Amino acid sequence: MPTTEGLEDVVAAHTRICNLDGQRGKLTYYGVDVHDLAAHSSFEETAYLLWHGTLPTRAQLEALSAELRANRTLPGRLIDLMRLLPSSTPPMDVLRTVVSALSTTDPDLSDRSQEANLRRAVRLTALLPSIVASWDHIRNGREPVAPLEDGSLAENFLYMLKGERPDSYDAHVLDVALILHADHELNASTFSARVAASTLADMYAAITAAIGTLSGPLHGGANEQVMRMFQRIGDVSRAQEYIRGLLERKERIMGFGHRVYRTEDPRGKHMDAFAVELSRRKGDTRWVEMSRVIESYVKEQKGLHANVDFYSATVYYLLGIPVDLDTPVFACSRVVGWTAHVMEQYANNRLIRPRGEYVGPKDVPYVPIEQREQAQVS
Ligand SMILES: CC(=O)SCCNC(=O)CCNC(=O)[C@H](O)C(C)(C)COP(=O)(O)OP(=O)(O)OC[C@H]1O[C@@H](n2cnc3c(N)ncnc32)[C@H](O)[C@@H]1OP(=O)(O)O
Ligand SMILES: O=C([O-])CC(=O)C(=O)O
Repeated sequence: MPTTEGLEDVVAAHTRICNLDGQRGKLTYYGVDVHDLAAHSSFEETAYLLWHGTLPTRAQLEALSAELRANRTLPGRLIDLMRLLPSSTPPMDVLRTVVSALSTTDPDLSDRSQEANLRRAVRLTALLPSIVASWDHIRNGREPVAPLEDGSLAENFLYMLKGERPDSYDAHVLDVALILHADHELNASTFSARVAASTLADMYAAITAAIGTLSGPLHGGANEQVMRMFQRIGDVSRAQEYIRGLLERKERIMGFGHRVYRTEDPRGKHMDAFAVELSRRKGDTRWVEMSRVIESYVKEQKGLHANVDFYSATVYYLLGIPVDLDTPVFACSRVVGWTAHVMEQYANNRLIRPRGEYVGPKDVPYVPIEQREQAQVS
């Protein structure tokens, strides 16, 4: 049986949702180029596209936006649950735990129809930002901020996090960042969600699995690690030497490389442009200057391109988002893609169950425990 470590280039599902051309650096959602979505769409409109397969009419978009707004308030029991957690709990662990517990507040978990799953997708998408922002208050001993009754999901998240309405440019930047992170074919966390869904586990189970998978530093967790690396470097004058040390020790440079892209990550240029403009507006150009040095050095030494996580780290920092919320913010966007894939999996399901090629010992006799201990003494 041929074995492909890491399932590289293995096609594991047919999907209509997202197409990724790694050679040309092209990314589309239901055929619509992500560059066009970044330029013209909103996160709500993109969510509609990913869930329904077509761009909405004005009335459909307004109906979805209203439904998302109406679902922003966290059930009190889940706030109570968060208060029980140690304040040092990593935010991705909190998110995973609270999303798992959300199933206990689902009004009708036994309804597994497509319509009910779509309602769950809306509910999860509306609530993830509320969980992330509320946790930041709870862990700092403050009361969570109640959601806005109006405003986009991006605007509301920044409002709930900071307690004041964000600058419209900041809200726009986050909105586009959410569009760009919303789906990415069979990335590791989406694959996790589809594997869970293929057993006919419910949507909360699938999204909980996906959040756990996103948290790792080789996947979504890289954005937080990029900012930690920048902070450790501290000053642009030390950047090259620091990266040289990592490469000499054969350590991974966070925010570089990709399993599928052999060229630039198409999301990167948008995030980079936002990083530059935010740096100018906020008067803090340290991270962009450092990024330039690191990008060109890693490209020269290893031929590797930066991925989206490299740029989102600076953007989120300049938006005033605490560094350990970087990956949860990614989850607030990707939940749209995860739920779209879960629904696609349910609609045409077959259990996902690959094989492992056995390479362990064979024909090992069973030795009774007394004899094992004697063997160890002698
Ligand atoms: C949103 C996202 O999830 S984007 C990805 C976010 N993750 C990161 O930024 C973490 C850093 N990057 C990586 O670890 C990898 O590039 C991954 C995990 C993204 C992809 O890994 P793979 O497709 O398995 O690549 P693989 O591990 O085979 O690497 C191929 C070669 O490039 C090197 N390489 C790949 N990425 C990096 C990196 N970030 N730093 C240093 N070397 C790297 C490997 O050491 C290997 O070199 P070798 O052939 O000399 O041994
Ligand atoms: O596709 C991948 O493997 C990782 C990635 O860029 C994403 O999930 O956005």
